[in-house]
Amino acid sequence: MESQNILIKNAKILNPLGNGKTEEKNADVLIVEDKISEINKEIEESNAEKIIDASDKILMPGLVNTHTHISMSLLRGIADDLELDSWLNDYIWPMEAHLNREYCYIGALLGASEMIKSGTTCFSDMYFYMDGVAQAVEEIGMRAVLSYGMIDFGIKEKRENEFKENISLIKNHNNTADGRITTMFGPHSSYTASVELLERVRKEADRYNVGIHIHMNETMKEINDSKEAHENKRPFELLDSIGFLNSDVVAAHCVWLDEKEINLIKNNDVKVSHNPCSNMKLASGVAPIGELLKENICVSLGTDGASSNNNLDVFDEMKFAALLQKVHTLNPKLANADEVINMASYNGAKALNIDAGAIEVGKKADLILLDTKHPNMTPQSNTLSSNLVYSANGSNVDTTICNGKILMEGRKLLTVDEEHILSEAKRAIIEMKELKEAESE
Ligand SMILES: O=c1[nH]cnc2c1ncn2[C@@H]1O[C@H](CO)[C@@H](O)[C@H]1O
Ligand SMILES: [Zn+2]
Repeated sequence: MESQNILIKNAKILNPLGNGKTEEKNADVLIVEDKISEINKEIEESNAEKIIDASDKILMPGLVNTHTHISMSLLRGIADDLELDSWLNDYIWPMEAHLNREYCYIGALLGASEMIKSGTTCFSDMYFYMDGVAQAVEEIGMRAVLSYGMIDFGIKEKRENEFKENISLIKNHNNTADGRITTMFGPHSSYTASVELLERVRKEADRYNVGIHIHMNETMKEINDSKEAHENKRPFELLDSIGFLNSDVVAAHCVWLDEKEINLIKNNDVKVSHNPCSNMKLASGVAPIGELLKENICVSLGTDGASSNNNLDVFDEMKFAALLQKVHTLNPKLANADEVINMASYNGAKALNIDAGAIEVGKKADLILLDTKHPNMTPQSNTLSSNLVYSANGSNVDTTICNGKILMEGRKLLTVDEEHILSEAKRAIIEMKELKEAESE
């Protein structure tokens, strides 16, 4: 893709400030190469090769999805209305046994198309055949943090294989695609990974200087099982006892936490990825977001996979995040629109250690424009945050820019052939279902 300077004229800007607040302003924004280079009232048009008139548009940072399994977009709708344990064991894992690199590549293109079309510019993934996922990210132009989902169930040979996979992902893809792709270790959870695996992950993450992406405290069953297996230790206590916790850990879910665990998260600066849709759909529970925010813990948002959501629209996730806390605590002020905008942008970027998530000079140009000329965006609310969290949805996104390149304009994907991706995805899931049928015969 050619790099061209882009000038966004007359935008209404919503900028998250990182303290749970946002600011609104009207200005022009100039993008030079991969960065925001100027924000001013009137920027000369001669500075840019490409001019976008944003008179009827809202400009905000591209959304950051800090926990997903992108290729699970192929498994959308294959198993609904189940709790986590049965969902995984009886439906998802048997189907995932038939994945291969090609399917994960197609699934990643499908998921990435959906994310770009709903205003997400960066995601953190934990899955399999990550080389295929990396190829999809390279081609489509998003930003991503990739990890391999390591599961050993205490089996030594399996453990060796998991390290081989995750380390080869790091060696082949960390800091590639013009810096759009970085990597992490992805130990699946403390119930599927042994203490030996988790201890070694900590050492290797330090050695390779990458972060760690893990599922934590998702269900009550997980807490009870952990206490039974590990001398009454809850999952965060177990990880603390082996020196695992640090500011580079992104912990997905964090639904069932006691006071001691919240302190461990705070004292170790662990980053939380809140996944309200998945937690509601799998009937896992309600994360104590109010308590976490009170402690100034960095809370970001994730969709989880499309098989427990069932879409990858972070606008939906923002609305659910706000509403769930209100109905659960009977406090309408909790998780207000400004806080939720910060979670989905500024905090997400911070959790993933990327230099984006805000509209500031010098930040990466990961930006989206929403069209206000839609019935659901009319009239304008008192604040832009209110419009974006309570009224908008992903299909109001008109333009998506990542690393200074336009990936979607006027709702058309520019880097890939969307129709081809949709037909390939349909073919892939039919083939997988046939493979599964054949196996059970
Ligand atoms: O909410 C979840 N909790 C636990 N595991 C999950 C969830 N969503 C997806 N996976 C599973 O995690 C593995 C990838 O590392 C996959 O097996 C995926 O199905
Ligand atoms: Zn997950």
